[in-house]
Amino acid sequence: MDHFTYQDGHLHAEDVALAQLAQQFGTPCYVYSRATLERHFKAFQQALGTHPHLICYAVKANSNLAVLNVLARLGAGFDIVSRGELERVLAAGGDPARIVFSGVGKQASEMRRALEVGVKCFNVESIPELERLNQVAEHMGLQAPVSLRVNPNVDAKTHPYISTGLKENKFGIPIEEAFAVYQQAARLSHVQIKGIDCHIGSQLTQLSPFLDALEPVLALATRLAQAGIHIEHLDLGGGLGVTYDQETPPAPQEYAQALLARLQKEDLPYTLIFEPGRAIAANAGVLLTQVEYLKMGADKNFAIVDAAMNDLLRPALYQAWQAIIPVKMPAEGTSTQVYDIVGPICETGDFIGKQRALALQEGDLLAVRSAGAYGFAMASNYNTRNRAAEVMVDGHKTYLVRARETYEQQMAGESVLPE
Ligand SMILES: Cc1ncc(COP(=O)(O)O)c(C=O)c1O
Ligand SMILES: N[C@@H](CCCC[NH3+])C(=O)O
Repeated sequence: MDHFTYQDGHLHAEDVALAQLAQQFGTPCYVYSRATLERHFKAFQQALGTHPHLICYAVKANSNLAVLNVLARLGAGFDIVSRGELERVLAAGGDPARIVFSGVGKQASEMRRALEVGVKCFNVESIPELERLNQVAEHMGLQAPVSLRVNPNVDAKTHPYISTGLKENKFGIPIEEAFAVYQQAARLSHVQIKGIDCHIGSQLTQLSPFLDALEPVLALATRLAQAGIHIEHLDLGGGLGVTYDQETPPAPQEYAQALLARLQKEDLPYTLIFEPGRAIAANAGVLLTQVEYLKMGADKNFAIVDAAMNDLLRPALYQAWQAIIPVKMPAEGTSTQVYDIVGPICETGDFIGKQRALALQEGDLLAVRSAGAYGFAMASNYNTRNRAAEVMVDGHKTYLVRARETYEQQMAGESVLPE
């Protein structure tokens, strides 16, 4: 069930009219549905049933404290890639023992903090990182739990910028070298091998790349066991796509079942870790924006709205398509025009959508759908624009979970040169 629906021609998030939220909090404004976040998270949990598992929500998709808190209350784990994400998870009540720490560039200070709070596992992406982690742990008199992130050289069949499991990508340790690196890890005094990690990309719409990547991972686990190196968990990363336009990726149930079935075929007991970001957050949020001007031309019509690429970068960065729908359904028979929906930023790449047929007037509100993941999280202050407000809807209740930034906040910490 979708929680963003029209009721009497007015778009709602759960029981709250989006027009009311726009009036209350201004635009642009991100609106999230708690019920949708919960439903998506539970879909992963239920799909894995009684098989030992941990769903580590990828914080990078949407790191708003309220979003993290909603998931933490359901017992979520978290996949983090920075000290900042770690502090957010802790501030939101997340359990450090359910955190996995990914990323190719972990600094020693980040490792120290993660060891201090006791994260579940470091997903290590290179030999130098492994050595540094061992040193940091040694200084602290601790053992660092690790998985090696392997790169299986599998084509995720997604946008090249978000494909991560190919040889030419910066991520992970090439699968052919992984066994030797595990042997090296096993000799280190202050790391403890816990698992194997693999993440091949984002917005995957087919199952086959996931299954293709699983095979070499399983083969590696078997080979390691034969060499006396025992693996507790397989972290298969995130990457399950969502429906933005036409393509419909498998549901979490189908995805998890396929991977689980492969393990069950050989009675493999490994705990499964997933790191979904987009599949949980994307369709739990919309970006509300208002039409400032309609600029009609001989070649093109532009609807200039108050949201821009600094608020939602995906269209500019990946030519991503996201649905743009009216907050108030136009009366039947109203004629539509084709518009490019663009923001106020001084870049030709500043668009939210192209060639959209809409019936618009100045002042109308629009909702950009599927904006809950990689929306606010990728927002910037480009053109000195304040970052948008974020609101969480829960049934008929609304919470301002991040106020619109102010210019004072933007300039805080900056200074002019002394006399
Ligand atoms: C290591 C890692 N885990 C999890 C994710 C989350 O990906 P997604 O939002 O596609 O589920 C990403 C991003 O692609 C990632 O790099
Ligand atoms: N930011 C990307 C996804 C990046 C995935 C992170 N590894 C997007 O919006 O689609």
